[in-house]
Amino acid sequence: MEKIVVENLYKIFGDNPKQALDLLKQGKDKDEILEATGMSVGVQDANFVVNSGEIFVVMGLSGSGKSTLVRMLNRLIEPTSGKVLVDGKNVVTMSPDELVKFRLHNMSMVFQSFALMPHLTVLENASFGLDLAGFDKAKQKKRAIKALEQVGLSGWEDSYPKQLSGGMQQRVGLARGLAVDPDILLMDEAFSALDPLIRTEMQDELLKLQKRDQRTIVFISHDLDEALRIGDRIAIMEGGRVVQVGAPEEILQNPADDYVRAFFRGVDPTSVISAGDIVRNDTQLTIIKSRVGSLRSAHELLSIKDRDFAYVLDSDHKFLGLVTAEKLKELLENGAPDNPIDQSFMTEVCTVQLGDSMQDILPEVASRSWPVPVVDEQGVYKGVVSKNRFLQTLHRTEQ
Ligand SMILES: Nc1ncnc2c1ncn2[C@@H]1O[C@H](COP(=O)(O)OP(=O)(O)OP(=O)(O)O)[C@@H](O)[C@H]1O
Repeated sequence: MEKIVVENLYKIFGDNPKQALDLLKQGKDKDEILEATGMSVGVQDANFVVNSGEIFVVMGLSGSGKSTLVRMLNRLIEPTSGKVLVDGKNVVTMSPDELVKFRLHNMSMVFQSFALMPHLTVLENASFGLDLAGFDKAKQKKRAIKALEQVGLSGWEDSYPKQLSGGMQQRVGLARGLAVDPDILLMDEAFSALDPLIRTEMQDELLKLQKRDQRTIVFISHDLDEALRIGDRIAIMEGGRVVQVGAPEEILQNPADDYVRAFFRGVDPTSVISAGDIVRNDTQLTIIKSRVGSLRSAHELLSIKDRDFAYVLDSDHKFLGLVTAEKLKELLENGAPDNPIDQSFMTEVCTVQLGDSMQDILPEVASRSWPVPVVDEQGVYKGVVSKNRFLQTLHRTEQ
């Protein structure tokens, strides 16, 4: 479901944005405009959608427009033109009062610099936004304590920021964002100042919170590893433009241009692309146990389909195992009774999960002569990954 819809959004810094807009529309680029008018194009014609409950990462080199774009979502920076629709309501045309309410209740922002007040305790810092939002003291305390608990800082309520490590200070910053319980959290390079181990820890923390809360998070990062780790989808920016939006594996498999390709160079595609991304559902390969009946009819079915094997599923499509034509034939020739097919006629095969990476499934794909069956968390069959498909994907991402 669409949570934020950005349409034709522009930001020009300078006194006469209209002049710069006209030049942009005439096809002049950012540098030409800066030279001719002294005006700086921050964001140019951004169009994208952020879905409810996803972590949407905005990536790009320094100066590409990430901060400007994200600050226009809550109008910390006023857009020059365009629309930002949140749940269908245009943030750009909100009155000052509406905007204050919107920022306090619907869209919080967590900054890289933590922005903690040194003279306030951890609890007071965490309740800061609640105070502004007009919650009474008791409610503020209750919510802030809960938010601190969520980020693992119970027991530190009465400490002061300087008594905390950088990682813990960032947790307070995050708790402050969470305390107002917003549907949307904007995070501006929130973990960039942390050393790598703590940074990974905070990313895990965010993913854990996200699993439970399913907020909509827009996260600015210039770090590809971070984007791949936490992002459901990524927007790549270059020179004020959003040049591509997609799931990491989509971008990796189909980069829009050389800039995007260069960004992803060095990323091992097998760690990003999952079995679910390359699975193919081939019903020719499956038989439903209750429908096939006995050993003999299973054998006949395989002969008709001219197949050496089939995967057997129960009536809910849960994966049961593999039957081969050869084994069925051998059993029948040796006079086995024509019983309903059950586990004793099946060869056990390893399945892989939708979320397993190509790296994880490589040993199975390489060692099996049949395509590897893929199941979801409930064990329901979703299709197969064949050796060919695996190699084609590798080949495409290596170009
Ligand atoms: N207040 C401003 N006045 C003039 N130009 C600005 C202003 N803020 C940003 N810009 C320009 O807008 C462009 C985008 O800047 P922005 O800070 O959004 O990029 P960024 O991708 O967030 O960079 P970084 O990763 O370094 O934070 C840059 O060319 C920048 O110089």
